[in-house]
Amino acid sequence: MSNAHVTGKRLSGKVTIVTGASSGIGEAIAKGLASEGAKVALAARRIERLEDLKKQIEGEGGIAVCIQTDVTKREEVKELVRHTESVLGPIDILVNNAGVMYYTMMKNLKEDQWERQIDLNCKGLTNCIGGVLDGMLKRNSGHIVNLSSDAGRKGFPGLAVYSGTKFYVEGLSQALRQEVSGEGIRVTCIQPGDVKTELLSHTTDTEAKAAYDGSSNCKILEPSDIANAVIYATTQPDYVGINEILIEPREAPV
Ligand SMILES: NC(=O)C1=CN([C@@H]2O[C@H](COP(=O)(O)OP(=O)(O)OC[C@H]3O[C@@H](n4cnc5c(N)ncnc54)[C@H](OP(=O)(O)O)[C@@H]3O)[C@@H](O)[C@H]2O)C=CC1
Ligand SMILES: CC(=O)[C@H](N)C(=O)O
Repeated sequence: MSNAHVTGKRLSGKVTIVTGASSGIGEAIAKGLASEGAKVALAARRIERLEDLKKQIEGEGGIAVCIQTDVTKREEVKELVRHTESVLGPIDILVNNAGVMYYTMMKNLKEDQWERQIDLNCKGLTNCIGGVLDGMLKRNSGHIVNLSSDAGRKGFPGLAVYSGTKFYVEGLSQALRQEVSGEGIRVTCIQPGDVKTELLSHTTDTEAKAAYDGSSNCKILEPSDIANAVIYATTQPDYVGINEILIEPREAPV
């Protein structure tokens, strides 16, 4: 008899890593998965925020551990996986959520910001897949959920490098999905439009933001809307693969 049958929770006992769990979408996903019974490893750099979230999850009867991790550092990702497995068990679900976005015009040459987006959104996400893939293949089971963006389907002006990083997420996910679909592993891309989080707060290129950020023009998404999409993808029967979910403010379609 499965744990889900006993508890009535759809992800009961599933071991999950959520990167970027210290704010915004990652925090909401971690809470959402925990409320469905998943045991959640919370990863990010700001450990105090992770500790607060762990307390909230435990206060509602859930199970969580905090593991301070910079996902751009391969050794720290290996430790994240090792620690999660030793405390919670083999990893069933990886939510690759950590990411950063800067509005910048290419002509303004914000090279450090280009590099940071590539390091985190591309290399960090790849490091995390590298950390869990071998175990998932050995167990013939697993689900990798990648936070892409509507900017992974269309290049947005003012977000050229960011859009490029999210096209990378899409390309990697499409190829990986075909490599592992016969091995019991699912790969899902979540493609949100504007969501109310701290993501915009990192931008310093005021020219690009003034020209292209339209997030104040309509009611944008809440982090919980994205958490609901992740729960939907991860609670389907084993033979179902939810490959992509494009989720946007109704008034701002791509
Ligand atoms: N908000 C939006 O409109 C949209 C967001 N997305 C995507 O959703 C994801 C989450 O973004 P969102 O919640 O909005 O933004 P936030 O800025 O609120 O969250 C970003 C998270 O990434 C973490 N992070 C940053 N650097 C690192 C690092 N080196 N190692 C580990 N974690 C890191 C941060 O934690 P810490 O600083 O503690 O390390 C934080 O928890 C991103 O991938 C983003 O591209 C996609 C479409 C729309
Ligand atoms: C194109 C976008 O700004 C998108 N909402 C994102 O933040 O990824």
